Amino acid sequence: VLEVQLTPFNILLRAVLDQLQEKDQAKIFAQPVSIIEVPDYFDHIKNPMDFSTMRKRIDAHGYKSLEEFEADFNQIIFNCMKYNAKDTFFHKAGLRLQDQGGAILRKTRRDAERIG
Ligand SMILES: CCOC(=O)c1ccc2c(c1)NC(=O)[C@@H](C)N2
Repeated sequence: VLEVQLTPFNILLRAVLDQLQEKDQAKIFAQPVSIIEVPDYFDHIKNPMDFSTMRKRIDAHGYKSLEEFEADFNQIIFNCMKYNAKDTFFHKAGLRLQDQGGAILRKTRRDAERIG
């Protein structure tokens, strides 16, 4: 059922989210971190975030601006860098996502500025 109203802004956010998720080949940012897999995760991380949660918020028209969308993306990165030690696969993946995702968001802001 096409419950989700397709506004231009939502279409833009979904397209940007798809681009960001392409940079997460290992899909370690795709779903909430599992408390079963990582029992102490929520002792350290008070504002969990992941791409599936962002997608749900897009569909619920929960983002009023690109800045709000970027804040959730930055939360994913912050959590990853905080919880995982520097020499881990996860921490390194977080750095790469920050770098590659940052470029995507900078281009998105430029395009949004130009289109108005
Ligand atoms: C199957 C085991 O999965 C995990 O332990 C695990 C799976 C995904 C994770 C994660 C841990 N830790 C994180 O900080 C974020 C980036 N993602």
